[in-house]
Amino acid sequence: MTLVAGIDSSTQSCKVVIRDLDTGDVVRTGRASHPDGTEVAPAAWWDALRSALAEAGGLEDVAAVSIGGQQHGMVVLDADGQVIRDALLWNDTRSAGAAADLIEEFGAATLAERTGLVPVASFTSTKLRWLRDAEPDNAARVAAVALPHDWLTWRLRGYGPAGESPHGPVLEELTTDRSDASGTGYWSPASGEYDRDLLIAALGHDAILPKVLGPGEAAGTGALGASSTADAVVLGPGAGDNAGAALGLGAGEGDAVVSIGTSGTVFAVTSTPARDESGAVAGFADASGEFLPLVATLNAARVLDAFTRVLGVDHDELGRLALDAEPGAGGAVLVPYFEGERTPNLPDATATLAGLTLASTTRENLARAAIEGMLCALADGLDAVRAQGLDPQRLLIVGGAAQNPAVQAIAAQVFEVPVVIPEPAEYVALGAAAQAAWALTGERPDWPVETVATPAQDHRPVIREQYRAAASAVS
Ligand SMILES: Nc1ncnc2c1ncn2[C@@H]1O[C@H](COP(=O)(O)OP(=O)(O)O)[C@@H](O)[C@H]1O
Ligand SMILES: O=C(CO)[C@@H](O)[C@H](O)COP(=O)(O)O
Repeated sequence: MTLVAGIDSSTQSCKVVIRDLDTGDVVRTGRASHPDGTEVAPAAWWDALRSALAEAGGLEDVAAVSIGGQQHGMVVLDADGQVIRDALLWNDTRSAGAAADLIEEFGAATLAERTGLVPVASFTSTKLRWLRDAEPDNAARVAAVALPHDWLTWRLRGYGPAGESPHGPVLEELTTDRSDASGTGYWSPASGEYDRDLLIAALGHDAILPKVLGPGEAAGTGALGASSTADAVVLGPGAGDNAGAALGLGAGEGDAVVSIGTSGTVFAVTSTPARDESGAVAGFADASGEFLPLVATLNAARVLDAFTRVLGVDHDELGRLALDAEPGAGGAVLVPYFEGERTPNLPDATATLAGLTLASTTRENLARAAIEGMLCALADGLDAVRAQGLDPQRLLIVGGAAQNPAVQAIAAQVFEVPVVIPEPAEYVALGAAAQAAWALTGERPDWPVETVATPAQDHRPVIREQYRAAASAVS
């Protein structure tokens, strides 16, 4: 049996799946947690990756591996391959002012035209501009800029600081892929080229950037640990996590995907690059050679985590409580901007619970308001994706919180597009495994994806109507 591995180095954890190349069946898995916070030492991802791989039985008998990862994180390296400072993650909002500065200098329309993106604090270019202004000594030392999956792929291929890696700090060996390059703010999905002037405008000087690999293109071979057999592992190009999920799901025309993890995202695979001057839709590239217009929110699964703590229940009970309340939660509305928000661009916002009366303030209504508020923000995202000319006929919902039956049922009340729940699985890691297979064989595999639920459409306009009113009052 030939085995291929996929890795998802996501915000909260690192997940590994090992699949049978012929059938796509998952034969082994592993997982390890990441530290909390929006600023993380990349070494923690490397440690988690090695733990998760060990839990999955290692790479000794694996022919190829590829790494999907959280997008946009700023990994800055000096000329010796040392990480200069902790990585700022996609959900770190300190670079909101830098985003505004870049828009003022270049104009939103020009940036959307050149990169597919209008800067918000999530994107790498804004983090580099923040570094230039807030930590000029660190900025001056930057010899190369990478993203989380780029850096991990480099480490897995045996590169890194001298003394900590077999091949040493060869910065020119850094690689990335189209999907992750498209989240930097200095790469053009339309031309497939870096925009060096924008990099220099952000960081203050030029730097080595990872070579952008195409779908199915190998990054090289792996050299994890001392094992000689591991040297034979082929490394796929890797991907941003949302593009990895699209690949793992086999999402195609007529599909939109909603992912409810730390971030909430709505995206679709399409043959035309998106350009949204309002900045709501990011015009990313995907991992199959197409494009991936995407809307992201900062507040998704952790909104529900917060309400489990407030109500003193687990996720199952939170869901039961929510389903015991009526649609609209008796008028209680959560606008869930706990971490600030990215879409809409309100980096300093906080969450608001509106519409409470003595009668509506029940545990059931609070649980439902949490789920409704989180989903309404994503429904606004779906509207923005549709405004780019896409017409999805079904909505595939994945990510940690998609496993909650109340999230599934309430999604069918919030979204006007029919909802489909694929079987619970780590789709980013599964997509990365598909990349590994593609790099190994030269062909994209066609592995099946099972559906476990298709909740009957039960659209309840009241939910979004009252959310719209509450959200417009706080923005
Ligand atoms: N049954 C559930 N109901 C609601 N949320 C859940 C459930 N199971 C897991 N989660 C939440 O999903 C999140 C993890 O999802 P995941 O997609 O792995 O996130 P990420 O990729 O951002 O690390 C956690 O916040 C976790 O508490
Ligand atoms: O910023 C984005 C997409 O633009 C996020 O989707 C990150 O890529 C993190 O994803 P998760 O770890 O929440 O899956």
